[in-house]
Amino acid sequence: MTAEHGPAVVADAAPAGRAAAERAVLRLARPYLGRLVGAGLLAAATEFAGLALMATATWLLMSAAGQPPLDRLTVAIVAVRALAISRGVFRYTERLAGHDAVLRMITDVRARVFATLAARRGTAHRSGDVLSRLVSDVEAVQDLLLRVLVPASAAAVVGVLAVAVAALISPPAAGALAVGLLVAGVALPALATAVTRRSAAEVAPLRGALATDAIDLTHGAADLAAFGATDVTLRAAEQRAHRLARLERRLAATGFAVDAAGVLAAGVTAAAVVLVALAADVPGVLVGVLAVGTLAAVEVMLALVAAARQWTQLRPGLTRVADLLDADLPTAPPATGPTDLTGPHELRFVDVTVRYRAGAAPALDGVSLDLPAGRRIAVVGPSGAGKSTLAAVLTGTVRPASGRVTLDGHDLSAYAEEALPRAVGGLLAEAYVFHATVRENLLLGQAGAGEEELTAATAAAGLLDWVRAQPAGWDTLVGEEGGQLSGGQRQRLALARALLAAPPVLVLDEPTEGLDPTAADAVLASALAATPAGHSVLLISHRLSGLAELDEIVVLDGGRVIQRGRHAELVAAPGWYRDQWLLQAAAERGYLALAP
Ligand SMILES: Nc1ncnc2c1ncn2[C@@H]1O[C@H](COP(=O)(O)OP(=O)(O)OP(=O)(O)O)[C@@H](O)[C@H]1O
Repeated sequence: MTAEHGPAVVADAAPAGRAAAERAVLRLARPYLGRLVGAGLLAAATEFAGLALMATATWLLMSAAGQPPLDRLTVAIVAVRALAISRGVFRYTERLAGHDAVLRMITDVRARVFATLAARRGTAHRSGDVLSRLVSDVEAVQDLLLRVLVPASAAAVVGVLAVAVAALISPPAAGALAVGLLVAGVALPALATAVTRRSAAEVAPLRGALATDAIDLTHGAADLAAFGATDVTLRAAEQRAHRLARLERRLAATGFAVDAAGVLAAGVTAAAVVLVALAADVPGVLVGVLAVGTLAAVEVMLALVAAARQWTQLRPGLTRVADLLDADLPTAPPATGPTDLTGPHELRFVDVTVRYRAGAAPALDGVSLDLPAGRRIAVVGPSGAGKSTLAAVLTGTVRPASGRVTLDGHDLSAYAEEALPRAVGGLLAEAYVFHATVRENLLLGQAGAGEEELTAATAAAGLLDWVRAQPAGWDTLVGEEGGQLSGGQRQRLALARALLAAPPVLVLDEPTEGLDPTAADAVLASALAATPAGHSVLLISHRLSGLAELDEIVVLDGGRVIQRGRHAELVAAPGWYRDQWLLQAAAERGYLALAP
C-alpha cells in the first residue's frame, strides 16, 4: 500500500463506452422514473395540443371561408379554445413535474458527489475542479433530463402521433410527412452533433484555460509585474481568447446553417405533403390542415436538434459525474478502536515508511517514535526532511506504506475518522483561516469556549494585545484566508485555535513561522506552558531555539532519523543539530544586534 496522497484515482474525461455516462445517469434517475415519465407525457401532450390547435384553427378558418352554418363550426371553435387553454395547463404541469423530479434527484446526486469527494480528500484535486464537479457537472445531469431526454421523447411521441393522424386523412401524405420528420428529427440532430462535437471538445478546455488565465492575471498580478511577466502572460491569454472567439464564431455559423436546413426541411416537407395529398384527391380544406400541421410537426421535431447540441455539450460533465460515482471507493475498514478518547494517550511509531509515489524516495524511512502521555518532543531537520509528513501520519491524513502507528495499542486506522481528532490534532502546516471574525475562527477549536478560555489561548499565542487594540475586538473580521492579518497574526490566530482545542496529543507544525526571533521564543514558551501537564506535544520546527526543556529532539534528514536526544546532548555532539544550532544562534545574534 502506498501513501494516501497518491495520484488522483479519478479518470477525468475518458468515456467508459458509448452512452455509458447516460446509462449511469438513468440509473441514478430510477427512483424518480415515474415522475419523469409523467413529465415526458405532459410535454408530449403540450406539443400535441399545440399541433392540434394549429390544425384545428386552419380547418376552422378554411371552412369558415365557405360560410357554412355556424353549428358546423361550433365543435371546432370550442376545440380551439380548449386546446389553447390545455396547452398552457399541460406546459405548466409538465414544468412542475419535471423540475420536481429532477431537483429531488439532483439533491441526491450532489450529496453522493460530495460524499465521494470527501472520502477522497487525500487525492490531488484542485479546489476549482472539486467545485466544478459539485456545481456544473451535477447541473449537466439536470440538463440531460430536462433539456434533452424529456423534450426529445416528447418530440418523438408527437412525431409518431402526427404521422398516425395524417395517415387517417391520406396515407401517402403521411408517408411524405414521416420522411420529413425523420430528416428533421434524426438526420439534422446527427448533423448538429457531428459539427458541434469537434469544436465543443476544443471550446471547453479553452474556456477552462481562460478562466485560469483570469485568476492568474488577477491573483498573481503583483508577482507577474515584479518579474516583468505581465505582458507575456497577457498576450498568451489574448491569443487564447482570440482562438476561442474564432471557434465560437465557427460554431455559431455551422449552428445557423443547421437551423436554416431545419427551416428548409419544414418548407420542403410541407410542399411534398401538399403535392402528394393533391395527387391523392384529398379535399382542399384537409390539404390546408395537412400543410399547416406538417409545418407545426416539423417544428416540434426540430427541438431534437437543440437537444442534440445540448447533449454534446453536456457529455464531458456527465462522464465526469458517472466516473466519479461509478468508481469503486477505497472503503475504509470498519472502526474498531475505542471511541472514548478523552483520557491520556500513548502514541507510537514503529518502523514507519511513507512513500508518496511508487518508485520515489520515501518521505519517511523506517521512523520509530514514542510519545507517551505528557511527553514533549520536537522534530527538526532541513527542508524536505519529512517533518510535515510525520505530522500528517500522526493525524491520520497520510497512511504509511509499511510499519505501524498505534494510539493506545490500536492501529491508527482502527479509529473512526471523526473520533481521531478528539485525541490527536493541533496546528498543521498551512492552517486555514476562515473569512469570519476572530471569535468564530477560534471557536472552531472549541465550540463552547467562553471569554476566559478565548483570552487564555489568545494570550498564550501572543495575539491578545492585538485583539484588544481592535475596535471590534473578538468580532474583528479577518478577511478571506486571513488576508486582513499580517502573516505573523494569522499564524498566532491558528496557534490560539489549536491551543483552545487542546487535544491530548497536540501537534504544532511550525507554530512560530513568520515571527521574529524574540517573539518566536516568547510564543513558543507560552504555548508550551499553556498545554496541560498530561498532554503530549509533538513540535515541528525549523528553529532550534527554545527546545532545551523538551524531553526529546528527533533530527530527520531525507526521511530518516539521523540524531535524537535532549538539546544539551545534541549541542554537545558533532552533527547536523550542533552545526545548525551554531549557525542559527550566530544569525539571530546578528539580527538582534541590527534590530532597533
Ligand atoms: N503531497 C505530496 N505529494 C508528493 N510528495 C510530497 C507531498 N508532500 C510532501 N512530499 C515530499 O515528501 C518529502 C517530505 O516533505 P515534508 O513536507 O514532509 O518535509 P518537511 O520536512 O516538512 O519540509 P519543510 O520543512 O520544507 O516544510 C519532500 O521530498 C516532499 O517533496
